[in-house]
Amino acid sequence: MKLLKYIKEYRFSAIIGFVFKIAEAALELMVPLVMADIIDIGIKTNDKNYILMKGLTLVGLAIAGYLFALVCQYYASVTSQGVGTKLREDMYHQINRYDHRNLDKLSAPTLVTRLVNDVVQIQLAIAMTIRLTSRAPFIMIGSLVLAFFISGPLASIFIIGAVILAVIMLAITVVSMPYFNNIQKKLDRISLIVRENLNGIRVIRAFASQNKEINKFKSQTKEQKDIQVKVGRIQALLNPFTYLIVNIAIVLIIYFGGREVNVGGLSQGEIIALVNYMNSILLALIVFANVLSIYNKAGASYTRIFKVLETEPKVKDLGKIETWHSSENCIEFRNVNFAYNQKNILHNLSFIIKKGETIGIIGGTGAGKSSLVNLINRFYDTVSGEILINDQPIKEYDLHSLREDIGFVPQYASLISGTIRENIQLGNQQASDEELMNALKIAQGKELVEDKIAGLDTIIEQGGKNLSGGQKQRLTIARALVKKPQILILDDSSSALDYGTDYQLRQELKKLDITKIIISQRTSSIEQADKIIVLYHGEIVGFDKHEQLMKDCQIYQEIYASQHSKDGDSHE
Ligand SMILES: Nc1ncnc2c1ncn2[C@@H]1O[C@H](COP(=O)(O)OP(=O)(O)OP(=O)(O)O)[C@@H](O)[C@H]1O
Repeated sequence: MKLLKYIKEYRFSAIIGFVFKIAEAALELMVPLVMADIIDIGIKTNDKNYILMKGLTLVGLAIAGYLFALVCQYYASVTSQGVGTKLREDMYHQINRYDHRNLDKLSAPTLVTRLVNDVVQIQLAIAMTIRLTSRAPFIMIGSLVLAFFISGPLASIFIIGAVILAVIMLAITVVSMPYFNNIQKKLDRISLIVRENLNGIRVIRAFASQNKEINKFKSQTKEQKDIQVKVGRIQALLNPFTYLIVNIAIVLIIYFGGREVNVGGLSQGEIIALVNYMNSILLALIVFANVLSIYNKAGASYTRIFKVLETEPKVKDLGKIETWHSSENCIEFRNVNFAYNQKNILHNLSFIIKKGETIGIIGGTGAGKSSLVNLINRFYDTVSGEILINDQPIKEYDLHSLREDIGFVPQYASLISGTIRENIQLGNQQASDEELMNALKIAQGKELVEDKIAGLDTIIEQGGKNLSGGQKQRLTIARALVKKPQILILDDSSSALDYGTDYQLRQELKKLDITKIIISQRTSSIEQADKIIVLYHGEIVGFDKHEQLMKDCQIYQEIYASQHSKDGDSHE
């Protein structure tokens, strides 16, 4: 079992917990014997001292049992929490290795549920195994053995009862198992809905669709509740069945035991001890039944957790090239094809971007612009063909150093909660204030800091919600620039800037002696580029300067015409 690797690290605490639990159970098994002595000797002979002494023994057993239980509880927590923490660390580490294809499959909501909820189920199962599962079989077997010592024929009633109970428990477990898997899946779905709703709460309000969303949420939670109720009903059968069978067994013990007492085969104390052992078996079985339902849930969680741990990124880090040696050809695409889920998106792309050039990429929505630049960072790998950077295949680059030298500004500006400084320093932890301000100046975001009393320490709320779309974009551009990358990729990342600011940004970027790729929906943003790639349904239909494209690329002409009025207003 894969979990053993994790438990091994905490084997000492697990063993200590286990041993103390068994010791506590052993003390518990002695209680009926002491009780039998009190009845058969103390009460029979009216020996008050004997009764007092045995009474004190019972108190001693209870105190020792309590202390043992405390030690067990402590080490059970150390083990379960430790294993849970290690599992979470490994999952988190693995998720950070995921490429975008993995993230498309295992999306954020399911990862969050697995990381939080599923790990809790495993922790619970481990703690219960140490605290309860070790005790239950020990108590059951111990009670059976001691019952045999008292009376072999009566003890056989125990065995028949235990076998019937075991069959019932097994049947209930098998029936309820599939439901637990379903419950976790429903939880994923609910968490996805909540996440989508909270992220888009403003849009939902703007379109007055709260009621529709509330109903969607209600229907999902109702489905989850219905499964919970179903499985709850099945599991609820367990306790009445257990009590019924154990009580029938007790009636039989008293009936046949009573006859034995009458003929002098057994004492009254021994009968009471037998009933007590039967009760101990009952309690142990109830605990066992509850633990079984925890195991059922943990089984489903186990599969989901190891799915996260065993999902391997397809983008492999060969890590051969760690330092960049710039060459004339900065980026080269050779017959590149790319697909999402077998659906071809980019078709046979071939082009060369020279060192220091500024390349614009334009095309309709869904043409494949973002997909193209995502290949340069190796967020995804090509299906066929090859991409080279500085004449070396990108697959040979160490992933970290490849991404270190590429400043990437994604289409959707995403910021973390913290200060402006922390956000920009994500690009370069060592960047000085002067470097941060310089990056902000180029990104047209200097006033974002200068206008604020706290300056670079101005707080950015979660997701940058206290900033406008344009302000967020400027910060993400500064974050990419502070890396001092050799290649800068802007994926439609000035779309929220007004034309004036966009123009100023381009003027500043022009001064940088690095290779730049600028995706934009606006021709005005890329007109000045050294070359422009025109993408149409994943194919390159033009790769030239603006002036040339205006002459011989029909798609480009159409895009240009759609953005410029007849009197030649170019918004600049
Ligand atoms: N993660 C993904 N999984 C599956 N399909 C995707 C994924 N990302 C994009 N696509 C699909 O690939 C195609 C190209 O998308 P891409 O985002 O590259 O286009 P784009 O030109 O950048 O569009 P836009 O200008 O709207 O940002 C689209 O049809 C899109 O639906």
